[in-house]
Amino acid sequence: QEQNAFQLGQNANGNAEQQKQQWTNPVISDETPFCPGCDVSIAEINNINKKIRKDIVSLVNTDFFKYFKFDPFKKCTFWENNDGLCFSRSCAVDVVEDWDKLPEYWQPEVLGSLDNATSDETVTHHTPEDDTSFLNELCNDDKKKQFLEKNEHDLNYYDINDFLNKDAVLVDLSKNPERFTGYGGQQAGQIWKSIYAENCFSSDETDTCLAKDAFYRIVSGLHASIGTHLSNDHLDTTTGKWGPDLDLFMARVGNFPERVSNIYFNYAIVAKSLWKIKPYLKDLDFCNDYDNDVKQKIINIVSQLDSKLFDEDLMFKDDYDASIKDDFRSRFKNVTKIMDCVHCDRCKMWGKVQTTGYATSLKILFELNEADEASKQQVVNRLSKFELISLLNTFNRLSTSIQSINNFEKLYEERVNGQQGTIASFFQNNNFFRLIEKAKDSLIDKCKQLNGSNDTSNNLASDSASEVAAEPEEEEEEEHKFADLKMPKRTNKKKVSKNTNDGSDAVAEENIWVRAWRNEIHNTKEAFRFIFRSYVDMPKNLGNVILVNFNKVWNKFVGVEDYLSEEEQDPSVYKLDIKH
Ligand SMILES: Cc1cc2nc3c(=O)[nH]c(=O)nc-3n(C[C@H](O)[C@H](O)[C@H](O)COP(=O)(O)OP(=O)(O)OC[C@H]3O[C@@H](n4cnc5c(N)ncnc54)[C@H](O)[C@@H]3O)c2cc1C
Repeated sequence: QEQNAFQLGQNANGNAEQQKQQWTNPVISDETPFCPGCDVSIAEINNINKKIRKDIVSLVNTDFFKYFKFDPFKKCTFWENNDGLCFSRSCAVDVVEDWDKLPEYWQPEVLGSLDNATSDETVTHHTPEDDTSFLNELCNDDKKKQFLEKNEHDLNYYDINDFLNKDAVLVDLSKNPERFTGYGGQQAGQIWKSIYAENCFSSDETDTCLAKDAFYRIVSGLHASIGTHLSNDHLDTTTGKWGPDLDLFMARVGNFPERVSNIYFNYAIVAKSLWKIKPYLKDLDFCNDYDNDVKQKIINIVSQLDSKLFDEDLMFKDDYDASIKDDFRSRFKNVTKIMDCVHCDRCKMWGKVQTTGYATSLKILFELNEADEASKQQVVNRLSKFELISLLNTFNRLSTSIQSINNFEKLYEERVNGQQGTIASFFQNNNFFRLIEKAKDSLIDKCKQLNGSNDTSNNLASDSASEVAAEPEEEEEEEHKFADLKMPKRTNKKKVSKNTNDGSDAVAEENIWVRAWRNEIHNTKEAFRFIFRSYVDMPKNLGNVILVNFNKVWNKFVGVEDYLSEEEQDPSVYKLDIKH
């Protein structure tokens, strides 16, 4: 299902205008953007992220940006009987096997609860009138009026009532990091299922496909980003320490390159929305005392961003598209509301922050009237504090995800290079890091062929593939395993033919044979390693098989239903029943 949804774009209607074709059916070449509508490579985004990292981290720790208000008690309106917290062990069995033996402070309900939520009566129970008072205590500016004024036509992609509720509590985001909580199982699955089910646009027109594809990518990118955080800040229940868990990351995210690329897609759209409001930021008031400091950080961040990150103009162009946009808006609003059904408080809080952040990005991208400067300024001035807080915190979440992915890449390489044991058998062949590696190898090989053996050692030996500056020389037909990956441009170097009497491509020929030989040796080694590993693992695997079968027999004997099914144990099986 996930694959189908991911490939939606590939099946675009052939009659669509060329630009939209590009959006949905990217040409496979080194110029291929990693996501539709983006004109940046993964390496470029990594680079941008390194530059803004310090400022974004420091920004979300300022008093203005670290507080958030949400209502943990808001009723779930999507299904009945949503009462109760995820105390059931079935919510956690997929991650930790025996929770009962763990100390109380490791239980999911404790890990998933909020620390330091300022839930005392005096501070948190606001009436709609003093809704923003807690931030007004920090800052003199009063956005309350603007916030409460509703447009005739509601342009919001989230429900503004979320922030007006009297039961809303004030939370310090910096004290409640998004991390592993043990929340999972059926309840979390049901939430994700309903979120993906919102992606049900009625028509199959190409324009609808664009919206559908973008919607899917945003949700999947959010899902993958959460998966990255919980793997990066994961509890090792044997040592009691928090830290990155490579195996978990690979099982949830890394084995699925499209999930990783969806995180980059989300980064591109949120970054583009920030870039878009750059000219109007100077008129935003944050707080008299530290207004300048906060503004300076924001300006440092947006000055590293670029308009080519994402081209929002490809979506929702004409009147027909306007109705799709309305549909898109109300469906996304539902996603923000589904967060009320999440049982784990901390997950719900970060879910609200991020869905509101995306909602704000979408409003900026799709609701500014390009032709009217004054109205653009007005929309930006009318952004509520919660929208700004969510927007910047969501950007920080994505920035953190990308940094974690870069760190996981190092851990992956260490593992593959045998410094920390053998590679886990469930690491898929076409996992994200493998594809990046292959793309780099293919770039190095191509450069070697282009530059000839003499140049190669000088130019490439000290350079990593991703750093090779390059200009496109000519369209090259090549089978890319990962079509969504855009590699850096190649330098405009002429092909150097070998200086032989016959002027043939003997060097290139030789390289091909040498490479083929090296590949064969490598594959043979891998095969032997695999066989050896199978023998080493055999006693353990046999033990497991015996245990599982014994378990089944025992369950039958004591009259418990046989609940273990091999199918369910496959972590890569996509179980959501998404209706397109
Ligand atoms: C709003 C929300 C916030 C959460 N926050 C946290 C948190 O902060 N900390 C925490 O520990 N847990 C959190 N969770 C739980 C977490 O997301 C998982 O649901 C849980 O860890 C169980 O994971 P799983 O592997 O069983 O599958 P799930 O992640 O529940 O996924 C269900 C199905 O979706 C498919 N899928 C998974 N990822 C993607 C993707 N990126 N794109 C497309 N399809 C995908 C999988 O094939 C899987 O079968 C949150 C859940 C929700 C709904």
